[in-house]
Amino acid sequence: MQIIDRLYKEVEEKGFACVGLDTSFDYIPEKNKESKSIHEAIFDFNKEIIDATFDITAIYKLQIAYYESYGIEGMLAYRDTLAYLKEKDLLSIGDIKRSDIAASASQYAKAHFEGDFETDFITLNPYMGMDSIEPYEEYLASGKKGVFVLLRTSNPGANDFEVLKTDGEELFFKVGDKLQELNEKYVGESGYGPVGFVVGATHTKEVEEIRKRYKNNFFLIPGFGAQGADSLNVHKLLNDNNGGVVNNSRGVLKAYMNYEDGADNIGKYAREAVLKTREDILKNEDL
Ligand SMILES: O=c1ccn([C@@H]2O[C@H](COP(=O)(O)O)[C@@H](O)[C@H]2O)c(=O)[nH]1
Repeated sequence: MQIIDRLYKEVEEKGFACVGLDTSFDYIPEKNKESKSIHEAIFDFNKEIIDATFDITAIYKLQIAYYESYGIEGMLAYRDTLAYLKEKDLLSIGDIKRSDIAASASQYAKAHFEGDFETDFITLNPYMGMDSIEPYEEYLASGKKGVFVLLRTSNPGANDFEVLKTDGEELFFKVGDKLQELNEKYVGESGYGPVGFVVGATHTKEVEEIRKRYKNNFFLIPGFGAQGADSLNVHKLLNDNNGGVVNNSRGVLKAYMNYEDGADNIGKYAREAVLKTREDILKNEDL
């Protein structure tokens, strides 16, 4: 089974939640840091979140900057969290947003699809062109790995470049069309291929057009929760609730902070936040 078909199946069985393990050291309660290294404290926190949510989460996304910023200790926590997910037969996205000339991109592919930092999917930035994406193709062709390429990002600055018109259309559509060609070479049983798109749910205008145009591309949808995206946009991007995964990072990791007994129940409140994310999006079914 191709990795994208496996993700599709996870979504069908567990729902579309993607829990973002963007674990800042500041999010961890003081008492959970006492007499622990940074590596241990971050890993233990992640483990608690994973253990409390794995049956309702399709995939986990680790934003690598949160780990790199703590140097070797942070990267040990990154490595161990990925290993823990693998041990539990859970899927992972390394949110690394890489982009470089082909020679260097090949090394990124090796670094994140093999060895200590191996993940099932990684995120890529396409704006250096197709030769910066091609080195990943051998992994996509194997059926074992997938990528999510930035298409329409959730940040306000997304409007600086992504929507600039070229030949009468927004630049991001040009990018999407090129990547769609690559994706179509490897479409699996689910009807989706291994080249997914990152589509932020914060932009209302184009969601329907994007979903309609890129039928075989699975979406990684950030922006719901702390960035305030509209749940109806998310619902439209999801394509009958199984054409993508919805990321929530801070909304899940920091959920415990809203409760007096939170520090003793990090997992419990993270789980409630995942269920609430799902509920908020599914309520659009009736509209
Ligand atoms: O367009 C994009 C692409 C990636 N992200 C990443 O998703 C999460 C969002 O975190 P929240 O705390 O749920 O806001 C984070 O890792 C970003 O780096 C994005 O937000 N938008």
